Amino acid sequence: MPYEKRTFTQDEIKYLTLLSNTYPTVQQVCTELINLKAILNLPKGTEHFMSDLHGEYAAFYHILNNGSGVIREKVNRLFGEEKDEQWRSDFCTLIYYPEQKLSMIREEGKNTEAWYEETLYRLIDLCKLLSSKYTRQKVREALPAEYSYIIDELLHAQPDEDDNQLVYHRKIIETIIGIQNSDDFIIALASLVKRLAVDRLHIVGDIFDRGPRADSIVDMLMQYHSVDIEWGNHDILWMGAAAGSRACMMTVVRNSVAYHNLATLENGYGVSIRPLSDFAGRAYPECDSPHKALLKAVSVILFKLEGQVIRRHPEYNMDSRMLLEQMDLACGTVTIDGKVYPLKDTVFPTINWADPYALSEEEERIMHGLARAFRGSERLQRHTRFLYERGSMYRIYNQNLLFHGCIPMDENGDLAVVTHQEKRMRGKEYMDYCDRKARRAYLTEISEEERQDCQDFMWYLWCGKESPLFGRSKMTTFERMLVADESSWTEEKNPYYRHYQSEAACVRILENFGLTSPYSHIINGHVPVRAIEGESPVKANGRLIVIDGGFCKAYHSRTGIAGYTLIYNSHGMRIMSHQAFENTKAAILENRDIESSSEVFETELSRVMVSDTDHGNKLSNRIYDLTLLLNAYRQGVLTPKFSRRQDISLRYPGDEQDLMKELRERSRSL
Ligand SMILES: O=P(O)(O)OC[C@H]1O[C@](O)(COP(=O)(O)O)[C@@H](O)[C@@H]1O
Ligand SMILES: [Mn+2]
Repeated sequence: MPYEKRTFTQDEIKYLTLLSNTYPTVQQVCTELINLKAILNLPKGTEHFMSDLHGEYAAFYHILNNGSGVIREKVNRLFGEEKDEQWRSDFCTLIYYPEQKLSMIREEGKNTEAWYEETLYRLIDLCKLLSSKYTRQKVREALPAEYSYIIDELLHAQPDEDDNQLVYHRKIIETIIGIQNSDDFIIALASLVKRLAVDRLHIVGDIFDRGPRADSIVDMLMQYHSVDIEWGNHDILWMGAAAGSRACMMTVVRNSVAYHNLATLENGYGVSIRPLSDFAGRAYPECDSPHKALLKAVSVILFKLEGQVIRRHPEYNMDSRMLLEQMDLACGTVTIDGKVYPLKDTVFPTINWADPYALSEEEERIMHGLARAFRGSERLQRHTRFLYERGSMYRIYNQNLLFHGCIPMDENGDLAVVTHQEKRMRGKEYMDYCDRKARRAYLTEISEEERQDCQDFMWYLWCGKESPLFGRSKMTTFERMLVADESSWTEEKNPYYRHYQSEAACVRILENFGLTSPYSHIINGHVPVRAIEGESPVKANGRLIVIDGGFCKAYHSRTGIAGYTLIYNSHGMRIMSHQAFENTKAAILENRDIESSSEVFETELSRVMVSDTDHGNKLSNRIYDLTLLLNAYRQGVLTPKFSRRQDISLRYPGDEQDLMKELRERSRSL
């Protein structure tokens, strides 16, 4: 025990000496110990999990603004009896979109002093409620610097005999209104509300593709106060493209063309596909629209590039996906896995049948230009660095295991053994391997050969047979485009997606990742939950949650909802299912919120405290170290510096504000 008389090892003394630089006095050690122990006894912060955003930036922006529906819940709880629905909706919209709502209120002439006063008081009430589970220090750090002192004062009223505090607070509010600073102050409070509502955001993959502006989502995430990302197959695809993989680049282009969504690529990242569309028009005059020609040109180049990757990597075991050589144009058929299907299109003028996977001269020139554009896009590269920095193949956070797709399993529900580069791997070991390879793909200081290999692997992670991000036997893009018989389109899901219904299988995965707590969960996205057919996102007796609810508009009809947020706070876990978002304009002008309904599926027996979290673990370690340091000071093993009481006027030579604050605090503690 640290407090007992004990001997210290040389290593301990070395470490404690370093630590004593930060805590040189006994008082400093004690203060920090008191702080840390207090933090451990606060309820854990709220985590939000979302996945499969697929470029739906307006809906995502709204969900960030409304805290996945939690802000409205709090507003209803706080003011439900006192205020009518109209007031509460106006108030919520003001929090979600303060600048816009304020300008509406000004235009409508509703910006009276009484309105400001009421609004400011109510916002402070809400902030008080939301901040109650955080330390004062943490709340202070969340405040915009220019208002930090005032908001801090307003949030921490202490009752006293003569209502001094009340008067003092009223004075502050009066002054804010009097000097016409209230708009800025409201904006600051609104951002504080949003920040306090979510302590940590987890994005469980697939930010990119399909929807309009994934780049705007990345911008928002880059500004967000606390976020991690578990890469989805679509994210890894864009990262692979940014890293230089030609197959990834062409897939990115193909997805953008197929979804009529060139804005992200062209406007967002400055990658022009003009040379491609010019070429497509010339190469495929038989197509009856420029779009069809473009899609065809892109697809043919893609199938060639994919063939090149597969040829370089027999170990990918994907030879059966080399379909260009399986086409028999004279008969108008293609042979896929031994079965012959009629082709919808037999005109392929750019394919050289001696080597169907070689790019034509013109295709090569276009590819070269594209590669330069991807590499040279400053914004894409900045976003990619962010995805690397905050992202990973999987994450363990507060005893939960987060990943986008699957952990490959075999038919029996055991972790599948996967062989790459003569390494046999399963579960966590395989995920770590994929993570390392993905990171190396973006390094510049590796050999040309290794870079090619790692970049190819990025493409493999997108659609490979045993990719944990993809989790399907094959990606049938070729079939979906060129074969009418839909039986050929089937993509068989990895056995994981059957076994994840079983608690025992989930426990096996969790244990493989070192998670043995009965409160550990797997959280994944990737496969849209068909809520419309009664499918539940919660599987395996609550051990696994699939949170792909279909933010992507194109999937709404399949899922019946428009996205999920999983919320894990000190009371337990619940799922919010969100209804479709109209648009930002309606949200501001008509207070149209996303309607969200909540389903609690796990209630903790006792409240989860910071001490139960990963962060709490770190704090406990710190507490142990500091207790040891205190002991070393008290036993004379190390010599503390003496703390001297300082004269106030010496400490605060010029700043009267701070002096007043200090005096006030002292008189309060007397
Ligand atoms: O729905 P679309 O755009 O036709 O795309 C289908 C393709 O997308 C995929 O579903 C992959 O995307 P997800 O990761 O979003 O599932 C492929 O399996 C499939 O071939
Ligand atoms: Mn996916």
